[in-house]
Amino acid sequence: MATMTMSATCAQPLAARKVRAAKRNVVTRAARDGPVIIGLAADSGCGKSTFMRRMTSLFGGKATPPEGGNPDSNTLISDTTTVLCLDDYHLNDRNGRKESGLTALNLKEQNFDLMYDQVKALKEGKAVEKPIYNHVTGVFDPAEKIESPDILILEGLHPFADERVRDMFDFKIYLDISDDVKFAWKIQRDMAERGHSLESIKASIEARKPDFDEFVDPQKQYSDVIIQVLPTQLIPDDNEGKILRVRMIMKEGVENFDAPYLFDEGSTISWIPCGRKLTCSYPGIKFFYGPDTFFGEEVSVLEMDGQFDKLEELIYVESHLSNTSTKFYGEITQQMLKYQNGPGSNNGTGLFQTLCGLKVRELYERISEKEVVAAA
Ligand SMILES: Nc1ncnc2c1ncn2[C@@H]1O[C@H](COP(=O)(O)OP(=O)(O)OP(=O)(O)O)[C@@H](O)[C@H]1O
Ligand SMILES: O=C(CO)[C@H](O)[C@H](O)COP(=O)(O)O
Repeated sequence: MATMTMSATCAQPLAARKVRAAKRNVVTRAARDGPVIIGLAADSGCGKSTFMRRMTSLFGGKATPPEGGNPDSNTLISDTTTVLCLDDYHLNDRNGRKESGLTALNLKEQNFDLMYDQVKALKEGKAVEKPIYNHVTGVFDPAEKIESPDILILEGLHPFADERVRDMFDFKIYLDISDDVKFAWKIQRDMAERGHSLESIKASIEARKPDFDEFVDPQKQYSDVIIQVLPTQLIPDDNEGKILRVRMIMKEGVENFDAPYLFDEGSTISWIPCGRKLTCSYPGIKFFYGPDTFFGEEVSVLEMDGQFDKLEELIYVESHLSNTSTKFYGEITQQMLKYQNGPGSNNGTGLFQTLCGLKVRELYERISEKEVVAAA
């Protein structure tokens, strides 16, 4: 049976809600030249590539490595988007890091000066010769030429660690995978696809953790949206990591970003939609929406725990979401169906990554005053 609880007044006093409405930050000045710059921070193996595929597909065309270039390039280019992997700005190669005794997560191992110079040049519409860190060989390959695109996406370990680079972003996203889930995903990938042993995977996660906590995790505080992936709360003491609780934490007052909401903006909503319109097998699906604080700042949170049995029924949930920046009824469902074989398509990771992609598309349209034609 579908259930919903809603509390509007206790969640947000009217005055606060009025301030929120007045804060809708639509940029009205003339279209800006140069690319719109988006950042995605996450640990490696946490679904950045999957996220990027979902996002770039919303701009049409296929994102592929530079034509005729190095097959081991980490760059993905489509008609409007260029995705740069920040591993290309490592200071040392694999041997160099052995000598320094530092991991690639350590800020000392990232060449932030070069990263800043090149992002600044791209922002000014200039092309750059960017290094390529080759993950197959562990050394730097000859540089590749990157032209200034319409939309520049920087993904990697440290997009927001350096203040100079951080200030150049139009929108900052942090993909926050909890340790338990990271472990489950890594086991799935590295054991099945790369033949690593359980012990070696455990050891590599443990070895990375202190540096991850010190150098990568703090970037959450600078992000406009954080997608947090946690174990489900629907199954007591679940340790399989298959059913996920995913939270989209959205900062208030971000320029050109109106946070999506469920049913009623500013209210606190708990919704179990498993009724006639949504098929739910055990353990079901639960949504939550409401205000909160994150690193001392006002945020709103959209949450989904559980997974869809029939993805096409997502349309029912979609019709209760607002401020989604879709261009036609059912666009979220259509996007999710398009990538239904990709990881996370039946749960909140796919849903919120798709939602994030739509918000980025709208942000780009507002800043550039160009229109993106949606794939019908
Ligand atoms: N939403 C998801 N749900 C379940 N598993 C996922 C999800 N996203 C990613 N994974 C798992 O994590 C693995 C890594 O995903 P992906 O290649 O997108 O990550 P990445 O951050 O780009 O990795 P790397 O930095 O190592 O290139 C996938 O093979 C998949 O097993
Ligand atoms: O964290 C990483 C990527 O985000 C890698 O560990 C880092 O880039 C070093 O790569 P490799 O292990 O191939 O030398």
